[in-house]
Amino acid sequence: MLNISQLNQRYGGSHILWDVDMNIAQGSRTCIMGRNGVGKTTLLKCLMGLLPSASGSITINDQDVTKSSIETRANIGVGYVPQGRHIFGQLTVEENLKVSLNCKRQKSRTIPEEVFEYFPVLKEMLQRRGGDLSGGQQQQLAIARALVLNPNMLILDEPNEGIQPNIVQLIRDVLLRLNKEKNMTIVLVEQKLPFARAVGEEFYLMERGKVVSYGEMPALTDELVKQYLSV
Ligand SMILES: Nc1ncnc2c1ncn2[C@@H]1O[C@H](COP(=O)(O)OP(=O)(O)OP(=O)(O)O)[C@@H](O)[C@H]1O
Repeated sequence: MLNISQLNQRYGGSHILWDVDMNIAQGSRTCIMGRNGVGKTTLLKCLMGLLPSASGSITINDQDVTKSSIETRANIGVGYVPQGRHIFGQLTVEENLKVSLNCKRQKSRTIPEEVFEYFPVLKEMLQRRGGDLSGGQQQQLAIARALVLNPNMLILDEPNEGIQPNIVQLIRDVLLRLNKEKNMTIVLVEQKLPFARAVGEEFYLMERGKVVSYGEMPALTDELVKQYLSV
């Protein structure tokens, strides 16, 4: 479903991503891991078309999207939950959710009810301003906003940063449900090992902009953790 081939990215003179190759199958759950600053967010931004790639290619469902806009990627079913949530603080919860509905992929202009089945608290808070929600509520809103378009792949950048444990559990359960009930592909950048192990079936480990190891989650040994994840 998602194929990244020999992807390179530079910020000005700094070479950030080096020949990154990844193959992510439809319906799989993949966790991209690595210490701070290794290039995980940069990779997701390239995937979403928020940053141009210097070379290499990205294909989604056999369609080359390397040079496509974020709108094109959203229209072919890629949902994105950015690091730091990026909720519109002045807009209500309902307005935040409706922002996505302008996308062509969504024919209806109403928020699908199932979004509230995953995150019931949002239904009670429809008229609250995004900026007045707690961090955990904002994170639910950020995920819900991506789900409004009924994506077949959901890309999340550290959804648990600064979130209380019961919401972390809720997010874990929702991701597993989306994968099971809708065969949604989950691509997750995550630093916390227990969460990564609970959600990911496969992992990619990055170090200094390169993929240094990948495989099925049980192959993520203590040795690899020590070498590439421990601080
Ligand atoms: N806008 C930018 N301009 C220049 N360099 C940048 C920019 N954004 C990130 N970098 C650099 O690119 C490298 C990779 O950053 P990136 O945010 O992708 O890493 P990360 O693995 O996601 O880290 P974190 O877990 O802290 O988010 C870092 O060295 C960072 O300093």
